[in-house]
Amino acid sequence: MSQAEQQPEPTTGAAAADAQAATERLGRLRSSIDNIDAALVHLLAERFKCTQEVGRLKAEHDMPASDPAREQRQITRLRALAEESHLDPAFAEKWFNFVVAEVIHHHERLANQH
Ligand SMILES: O=C(O)C(=O)C[C@]1(C(=O)O)C=C[C@@H](O)C=C1
Repeated sequence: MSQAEQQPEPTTGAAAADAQAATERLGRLRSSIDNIDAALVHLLAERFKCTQEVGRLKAEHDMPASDPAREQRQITRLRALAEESHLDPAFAEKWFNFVVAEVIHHHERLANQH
């Protein structure tokens, strides 16, 4: 009988329990991530409902699709909020610009249909 067979690895039980605890923790964290992702989708859907209405208003009144001054004010505000919340402000700005680019697309489409 080899040395390994005579003396089972003493940490085997502890390592298995550790792996099990890690798997359970991962499951709990993923369940929270699922809820947060669902909330983000709902929030984005509500935001786009508002911006669709803004787009119709702008098209009806021949207002420009974009408003760079408003965007700049919002970026300044969101960067400060991100810093307070320990979120990377550059990431917050990137996210905002990504969403606004899509909104401007929608506005332009509505203006062309008008
Ligand atoms: O507030 C507006 O005027 C919008 O059209 C909305 C919005 C935004 O999605 O936040 C989009 C485009 C503008 O450039 C500025 C802001």
